[in-house]
Amino acid sequence: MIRLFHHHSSTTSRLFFRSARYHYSTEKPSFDGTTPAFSKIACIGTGKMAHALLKPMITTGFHPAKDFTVFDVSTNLMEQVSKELGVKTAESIPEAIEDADFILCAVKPQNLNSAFFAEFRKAQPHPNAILLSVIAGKTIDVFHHTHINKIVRSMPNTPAQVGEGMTVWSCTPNLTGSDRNLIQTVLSTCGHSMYVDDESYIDMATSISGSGPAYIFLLMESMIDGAVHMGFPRDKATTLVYHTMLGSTLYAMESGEHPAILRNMVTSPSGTTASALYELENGKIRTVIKDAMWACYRRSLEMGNHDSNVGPGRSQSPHVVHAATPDSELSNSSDDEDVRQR
Ligand SMILES: NC(=O)C1=CN([C@@H]2O[C@H](COP(=O)(O)OP(=O)(O)OC[C@H]3O[C@@H](n4cnc5c(N)ncnc54)[C@H](OP(=O)(O)O)[C@@H]3O)[C@@H](O)[C@H]2O)C=CC1
Ligand SMILES: O=C(O)[C@@H]1CCC=N1
Repeated sequence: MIRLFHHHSSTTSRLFFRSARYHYSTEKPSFDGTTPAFSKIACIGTGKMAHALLKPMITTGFHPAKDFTVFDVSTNLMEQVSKELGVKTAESIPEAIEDADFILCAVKPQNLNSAFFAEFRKAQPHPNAILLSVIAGKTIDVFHHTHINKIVRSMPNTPAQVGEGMTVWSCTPNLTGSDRNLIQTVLSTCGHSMYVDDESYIDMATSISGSGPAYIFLLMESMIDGAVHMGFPRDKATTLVYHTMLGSTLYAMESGEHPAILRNMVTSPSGTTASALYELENGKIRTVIKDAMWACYRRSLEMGNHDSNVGPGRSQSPHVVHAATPDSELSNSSDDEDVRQR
């Protein structure tokens, strides 16, 4: 018989997770709703990533749902999101972006074609509008096809859904210090953010934090399946795997130790862990992971080429992409990490 003891209810461990998070990053700002940052927020595309960003922006009180207008060619999805979040819907891109001072662009890379930009240019957004793209691979210069001058390119990830996202972002030099603070505030509603002054880091970040959740979910799945194979009930196996991942991450962050040191502390001479690690190394796990990340990075660079949206290509080496070089007004604006040099 299997006996499992849970000292923490899921709520307790969640609270623990939250408080630990604050230790490592900026606290989530509180919003009193009296000084709305924008007059109208438009979101083009209401898929997985748009939902992951919009939901925390609303639920944290950053902006009331009534200030958002969304548009998606997939009307059923748009209606569903509108119903869930209480946001307005538009019948076209121009209707959504008319007078908007913050525009989220969350369509797929292949949707950014000339027809899309033609639609975009039909309406007049607010003269000071900022456009925030989450689109993988698409460089800032692509958005010069719009008539918006202030462009933010970002790479968020889906844990934003639960306020634990990690977003890496860069922008055109014309964003003022207060514009940048505002962007950081927006991103803080859905987790952590990292500003990079060289846009090419965003393609790299795609292979780490952007696509990374998929690697972690695959590892979770593999461990759960391994446990089930041995005879563990699936729900119990899932609990063990989730808490092993969560606990290991918090421990690594809190201890500040290099992961290799922590791994050695688990690995007893001639013990069980050493046997498992031998098999992982034998399967070239490090190389496989690095190869996967390079493939992701290369694909992001390829997607920046305007006619490479059809499928993964086979280019072997990364090339230099357009680099934004915004001014340094952000330097004293937040506690978030700021990658400026390498
Ligand atoms: N999912 C993720 O983990 C992450 C995604 N991203 C980026 O976010 C973007 C969106 O990804 P994701 O949310 O996963 O994709 P989804 O397919 O879930 O959402 C995109 C939505 O945009 C709709 N759409 C297509 N063309 C238009 C148009 N012209 N106007 C309005 N809406 C349109 C799509 O409709 P239809 O399906 O009918 O075409 C779809 O509903 C991508 O560019 C991706 O690179 C970035 C980081 C992480
Ligand atoms: O797979 C993709 O292309 C997107 C970008 C990062 C995560 N998902």
